[in-house]
Amino acid sequence: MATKRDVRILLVGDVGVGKTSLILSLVSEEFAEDVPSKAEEITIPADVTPEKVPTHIVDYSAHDQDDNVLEEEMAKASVLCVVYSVVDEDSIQRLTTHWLPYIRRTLGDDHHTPVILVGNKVDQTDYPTLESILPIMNDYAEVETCVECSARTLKNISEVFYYAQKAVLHPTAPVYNAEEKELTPLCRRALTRIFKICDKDNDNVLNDEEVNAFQQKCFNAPLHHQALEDVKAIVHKHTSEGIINDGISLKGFLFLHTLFIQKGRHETTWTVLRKFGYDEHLALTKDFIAPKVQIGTGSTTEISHNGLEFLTTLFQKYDEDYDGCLSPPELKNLFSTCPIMPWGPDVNNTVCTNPQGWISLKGYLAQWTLTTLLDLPRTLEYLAYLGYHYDHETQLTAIHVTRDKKIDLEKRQTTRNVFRCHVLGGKSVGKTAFLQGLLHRNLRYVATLNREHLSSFTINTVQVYGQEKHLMLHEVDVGMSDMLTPTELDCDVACLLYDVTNPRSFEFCAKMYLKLFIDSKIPTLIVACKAEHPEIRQDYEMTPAQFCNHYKLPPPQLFTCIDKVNNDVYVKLATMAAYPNLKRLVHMLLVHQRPLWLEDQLRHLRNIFTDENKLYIQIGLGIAVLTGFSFLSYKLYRSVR
Ligand SMILES: Nc1nc2c(ncn2[C@@H]2O[C@H](COP(=O)(O)OP(=O)(O)OP(=O)(O)O)[C@@H](O)[C@H]2O)c(=O)[nH]1
Ligand SMILES: [Ca+2]
Ligand SMILES: [Ca+2]
Repeated sequence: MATKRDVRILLVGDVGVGKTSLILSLVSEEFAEDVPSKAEEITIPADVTPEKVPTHIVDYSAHDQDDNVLEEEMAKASVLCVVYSVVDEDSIQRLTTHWLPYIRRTLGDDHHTPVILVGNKVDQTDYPTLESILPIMNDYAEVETCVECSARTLKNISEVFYYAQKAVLHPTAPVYNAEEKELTPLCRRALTRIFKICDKDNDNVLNDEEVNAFQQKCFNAPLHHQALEDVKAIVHKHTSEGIINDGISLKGFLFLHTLFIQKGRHETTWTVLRKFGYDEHLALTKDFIAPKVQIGTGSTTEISHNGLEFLTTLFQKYDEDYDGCLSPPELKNLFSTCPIMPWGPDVNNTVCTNPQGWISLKGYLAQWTLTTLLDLPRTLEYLAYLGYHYDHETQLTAIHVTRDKKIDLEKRQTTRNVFRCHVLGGKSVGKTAFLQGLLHRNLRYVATLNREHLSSFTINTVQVYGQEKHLMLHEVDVGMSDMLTPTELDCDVACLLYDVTNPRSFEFCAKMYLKLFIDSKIPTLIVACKAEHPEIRQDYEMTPAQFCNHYKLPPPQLFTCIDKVNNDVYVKLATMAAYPNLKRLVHMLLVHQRPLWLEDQLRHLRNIFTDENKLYIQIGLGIAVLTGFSFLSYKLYRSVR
């Protein structure tokens, strides 16, 4: 079948009804007495057709072609004109006794190829004949329209081909139920989504400014003031509550489109639908919801400034009581332009919420950050549903693809804002509590949560040297004997948990470190959970402190979340993720005297890295240099060499 960018019109019908004459009259604008049995295929270039699409007109003649060829042509056509002669009763009969059933048999009962009934030779009668044809339209839904014409007088000739084009480009069936005289449910849904996107201030009416923005978007021109007033007057006259506060309500908007279609102006509605991404079946096109994007290995995806702005505005639009959180109805409303509600109850335990458990702006943006990192196609798809295109060409501008992490490592600095941390640990060591701690939730609060609504991810912002970064924790379910694939292992920092009250729990950390991380470049932190209890001896050949010292890991971090959760461990993880390869730099720096003005930074570092372990403080120094004073580190680096 021809694509919608290419209309292919096939004329069929009984012998002698005037198919070839019709085509030749259109092309030469005059009637020829002598025509060949079959016209050659004609292509009309896009710029001379009313709808600006290349159009092919194909003739058929039983003299030259058998049924097989005809059926192949039918399958290729985007619209079929069944021609009859208004003065030949037989040819009218044959519409229902032969042609329409034959088309169904050939194309399948539920085919989408529109059919137009063309009554030729009206010059030979003084009576309108359409009456006998109209009932056929009711019996055959695929019949888009009927038109009477004459190849001899050229009456309605261009209309025949215009309607045929229109039937392909602006079909009625998907948008309008002619029997019920109302919009189809799909069309209502699509227009409702469009209305919501255009209703920028979310007051359920389109004010003049909103209407004009909509006009500009769909038709590249605003509506003149008087025209707009006229439209509103029509809506007001025909629908109660079509106009509210001098603006067009959803009801009024739907009425307007019904009116357009009833007046044969389908193209108005279709233009609107197409601008908002719909295809001929009223589904959003693939290009629209899934634009192609290349992500190289080592790169990650984050939300760009444009994306953040869009998502924030959207949040504010639906935060109707301005409390900075989305209540369940507000959240539902925000996603009402999407086919399904994408966020389940687990999201409320993945990101920050208010004490009621409602998602805050910060939590909302964090959830988008998480989706963009883990499942970019989903972010792109939802941006499309949510109307990102209304103000932007493509949702790709909402996304930032980071450079390859390898380059970050080489240059020893990163512009990334989102880091992923794998959290591993044996059974019951406190992984969930550790994940929830990132959301500043203590154990008492976590105990109140429905376990089925917990998530194996949490994400929140963390300050890394004055810069806000997102840290995402992922509880990786891995048994002692499991191996992780390189993709599963892919993270910026690893966190191994043990339980100070369980003597067998450190062994898991040690084994996991030796198996998965020792040869990787992934910085690793060991965390001692439940640290409000005294630490008991671990059944392992080395104590955790010895182990860390031996493998040049930062010493075990004490962590407790029984009451107030201390954020330090998360800051540390994010810092290690952002500056993974400091060890080498550090040693070089230490040979030199520190300039005084680094002292502040250092004090800050010591506060975070409170442990005695020298190496780690050394790493900290490296970080300070890297973040604020990279030119200095360069000089020192030179002088060391
Ligand atoms: N009066 C009148 N005669 C027409 C009109 N259109 C075609 N004819 C005549 O009808 C006859 C058949 O016309 P064609 O164009 O060959 O018909 P066709 O449908 O192509 O026929 P086949 O190729 O045999 O299937 C010719 O004598 C035409 O001159 C018309 O609009 N009015
Ligand atoms: Ca012919
Ligand atoms: Ca509004």
